[in-house]
Amino acid sequence: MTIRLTNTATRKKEEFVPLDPKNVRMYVCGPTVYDRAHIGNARPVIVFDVLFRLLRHVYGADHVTYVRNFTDVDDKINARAADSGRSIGEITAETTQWYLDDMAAIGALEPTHMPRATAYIAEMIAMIEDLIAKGHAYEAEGHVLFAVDSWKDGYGKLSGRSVDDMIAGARVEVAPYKRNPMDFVMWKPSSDDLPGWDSPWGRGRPGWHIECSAMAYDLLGESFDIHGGGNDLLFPHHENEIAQSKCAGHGFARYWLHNEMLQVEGKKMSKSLGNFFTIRDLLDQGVPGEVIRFVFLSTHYRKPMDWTEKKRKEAEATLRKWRDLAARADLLDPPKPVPTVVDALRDDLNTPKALTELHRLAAEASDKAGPHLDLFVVSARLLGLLTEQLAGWHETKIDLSDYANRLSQLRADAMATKDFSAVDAMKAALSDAGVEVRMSKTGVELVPGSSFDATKLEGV
Ligand SMILES: Nc1ncnc2c1ncn2[C@@H]1O[C@H](COP(=O)(O)OP(=O)(O)OP(=O)(O)O)[C@@H](O)[C@H]1O
Ligand SMILES: [Zn+2]
Repeated sequence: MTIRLTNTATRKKEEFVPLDPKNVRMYVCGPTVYDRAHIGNARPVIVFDVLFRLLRHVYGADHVTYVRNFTDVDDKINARAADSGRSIGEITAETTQWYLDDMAAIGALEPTHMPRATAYIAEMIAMIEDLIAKGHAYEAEGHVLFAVDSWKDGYGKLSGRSVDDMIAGARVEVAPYKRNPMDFVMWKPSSDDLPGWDSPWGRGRPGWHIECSAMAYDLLGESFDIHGGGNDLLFPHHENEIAQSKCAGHGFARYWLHNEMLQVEGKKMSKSLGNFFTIRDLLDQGVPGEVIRFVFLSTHYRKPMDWTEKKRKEAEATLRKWRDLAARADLLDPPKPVPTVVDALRDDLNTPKALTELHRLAAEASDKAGPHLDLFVVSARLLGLLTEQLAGWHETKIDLSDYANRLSQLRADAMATKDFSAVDAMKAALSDAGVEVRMSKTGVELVPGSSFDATKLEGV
């Protein structure tokens, strides 16, 4: 069963052939832990979670190794500590736990390994020493820099830029100790008030890029299958990871996958731009994690997307129906997911198509029940939907009894006065909020429909 993936390195959709089908290996760049994860950060987590699930389905759950790191040493973390008066350790421990909780709430499986950069300093130092020995790096004023001129043929290939173009386009102020303005830092000196480790170049701390090269090497070996992350990391982060690892003699990653950005008014949502809201904000507002997940799956990972209230509502209405349906499945002898859903995912993770298939399966299951129900649920679970981990949220029924009582009373009054205008007005307002009004001799029944919108009930 072949999987096809769009490989940024070749700019083509290619057949995925793992180095070792008994151990398929994937590395994804994780968060820098100094703040809550915003909903943009959920996108790579969900995309690569679906890929992880698909790989486990195809190669077997025990034959896939997925590594996602925590960057817990970074100048943004130092700045946050200085601003807040709290210790770096407190901030990174707290935000790491927040991240784990939030990603569990949107139904992501835990990766096989979640290394923290600060636990791999010795490995980073060893790799930097090796790069110096091989002539790809040099020390200058307590810094160690990667020399891009030492690898002119390879540098810039992933992102499709030449070193000369990069220099022309660079707007950053160039440190005087750099031989080439594009040379990047692998190690830098730390003053006493900053985190630092002893090294051959004095007390210092690593640059961001060497972290991923060293952790991927240690946990996945010289060569591995897939490297993922958002396309904001393509340059310089991934370009620099490649330069370091390849020049150290490693084969490094063979397939590069990049998710497009979640945007706000055409700009990337990001912590540093401050134009974000967090996964926790949404969860606290009562948006279920499963709904967040569904919204992301409805856009292909290679397309930019916005988060909209409309998408949120539609996803919630669909999932309420699907959850009701799934509750009737017995799953005593679970079947395999249906081929059309697997095929959609095998084709470069076409999650929107997989959802269309699930809509069709849901319709079939509600008509025919029986084995169709099990097939529907098992197929949805391949996308991390309708799982036990995310169960429960839809059971909170919407209590409309106060409205029903009031409408009954209005009707009783109207019977006496023969003026039904108040009854009609309330009925119209309820139906505007997506509530179906069923009135009979015995009473009033209010049923929230798929377009139900609680905010519209406020004035009723
Ligand atoms: N708006 C976004 N849409 C999709 N993915 C994103 C978005 N912002 C960040 N990511 C991805 O989230 C992961 C973690 O990134 P990171 O912690 O650097 O977040 P960030 O918001 O970009 O932070 P900062 O602004 O501090 O760089 C990376 O894989 C990155 O590509
Ligand atoms: Zn990385």
